[in-house]
Amino acid sequence: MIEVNGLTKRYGAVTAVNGLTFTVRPGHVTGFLGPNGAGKSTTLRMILGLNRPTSGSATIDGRPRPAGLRHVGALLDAGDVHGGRTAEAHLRALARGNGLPRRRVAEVLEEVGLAGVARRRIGGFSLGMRQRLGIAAALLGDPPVLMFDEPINGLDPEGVLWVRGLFRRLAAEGRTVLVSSHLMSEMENTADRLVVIGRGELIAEESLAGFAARGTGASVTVRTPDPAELAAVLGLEGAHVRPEGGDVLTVTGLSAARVGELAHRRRIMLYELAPRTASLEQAFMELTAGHAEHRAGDPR
Ligand SMILES: Nc1ncnc2c1ncn2[C@@H]1O[C@H](COP(=O)(O)OP(=O)(O)OP(=O)(O)O)[C@@H](O)[C@H]1O
Repeated sequence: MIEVNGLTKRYGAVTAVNGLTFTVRPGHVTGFLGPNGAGKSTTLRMILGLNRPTSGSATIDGRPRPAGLRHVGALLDAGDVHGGRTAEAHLRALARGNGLPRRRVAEVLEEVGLAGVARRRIGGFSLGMRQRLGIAAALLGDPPVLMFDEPINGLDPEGVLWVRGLFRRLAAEGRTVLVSSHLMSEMENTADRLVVIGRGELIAEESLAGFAARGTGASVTVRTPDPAELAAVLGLEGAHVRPEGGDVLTVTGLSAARVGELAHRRRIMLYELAPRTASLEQAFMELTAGHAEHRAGDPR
């Protein structure tokens, strides 16, 4: 379990993290969400004992810092590895330095799908491969607590599916899994609990379902070869229709069933009809709206 209590970090005039309090429980994938610059990486570094808080505290299973790779595994910055080494040599050095059995190296390389490139230099790895290697390093000590900073960046669609399955399995095994992202869409099918921050402050700490319920708009996504005609028909029924470009419309104010019924009646073909009952993205945008003015490069 990760417990963060009144955690604050200032860099001169910049307050990166401001009085954060939240708990990350075992047995769940907890998404750590916030717009760019919200303070996610700074918080993760403080939890890991790599940055010293200005005030407040963070503990993992009651300890002020991780007790080695057998206790906590983390992926922070996938680019932060020696490019001249092979994947295998990198993991072997980590295993040696942490008193872990050498066989774990082959096991984790297999687990993350890098067994075939174990003897290749990391310098030639794609970002997705580096992410997989960083995940392998986090898994090396078979730890009960795992933290991943933006692990989905750079993964291809197959990699995204794989990593989601991996996180869910790790949580199902009773581990504590904290995954940061600045994109709600990445968390939607990955996390079951959320900690949302903006400008260093806590915005929400709750289940995914609870968070979704805060958003205002249920909507229906529909694809049709006749978007203009369908939009006109739905508009007459009082729906709000937003063209998304191409053959896609987002409809609010009507149920998916009603959209399907009206299309059928007018003999308009549908390629896709998808109710978005819980608009997580919208809840996220609404809740972080006041906290997202800061963009990289802006003065604060
Ligand atoms: N070493 C540092 N010195 C000065 N300011 C810093 C330092 N590290 C972070 N900051 C500032 O603290 C704020 C939070 O940064 P942080 O990297 O934690 O955000 P983040 O949520 O991880 O963002 P991103 O999604 O862009 O990685 C930013 O305004 C950043 O510029």
